[in-house]
Amino acid sequence: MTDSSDLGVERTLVVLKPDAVTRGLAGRILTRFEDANLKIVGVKMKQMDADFARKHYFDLEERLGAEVYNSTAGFMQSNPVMAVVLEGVNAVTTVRKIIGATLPSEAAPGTVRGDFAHQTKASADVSGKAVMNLVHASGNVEEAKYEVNLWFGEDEQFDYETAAEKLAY
Ligand SMILES: Nc1ncnc2c1ncn2[C@@H]1O[C@H](COP(=O)(O)OP(=O)(O)OP(=O)(O)O)[C@@H](O)[C@H]1O
Repeated sequence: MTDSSDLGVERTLVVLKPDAVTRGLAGRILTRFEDANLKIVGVKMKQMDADFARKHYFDLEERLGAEVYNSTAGFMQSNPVMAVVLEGVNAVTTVRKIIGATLPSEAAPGTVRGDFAHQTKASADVSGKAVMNLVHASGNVEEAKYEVNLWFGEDEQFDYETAAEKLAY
């Protein structure tokens, strides 16, 4: 019998950031993942606090400095976020391709950030220098394991067969 890990099935974390939630883009962004055959196996809304932001972005200050850390962590706490666990073949890489480059100015058309992450003066006033790029997604498989476990308990992740999987296997 084939184990799902043999097929390259992975789980990855996506967080729809405060700009995505407040702009009412959650549905349109999630549709992009569903259209790519990624299965939603966990979902929740959360108001992040400073402790949780530190756990989530545990290496950001070291990588990009205190200014980027503080603006990003502050922005992430400015409104609720929606966290989603997605499952699929090569899910980690696929999701990163779908969301596009970190900086909206560099994100290609057709990606979530390239299509929707336009900066506005009003949004900049709220969050200082935070890059309002709509989505966070795990950067690699190891990070995905850490982040999925940080955000979701075992009992908050679900195993089920999609209609497409029923037809395929
Ligand atoms: N040059 C920058 N200036 C300001 N903020 C930045 C910059 N680079 C990254 N950030 C902020 O830090 C976050 C994490 O940066 P990282 O390098 O991990 O990019 P990412 O993996 O594409 O983003 P995320 O972790 O949110 O998915 C970015 O989403 C952004 O909010």
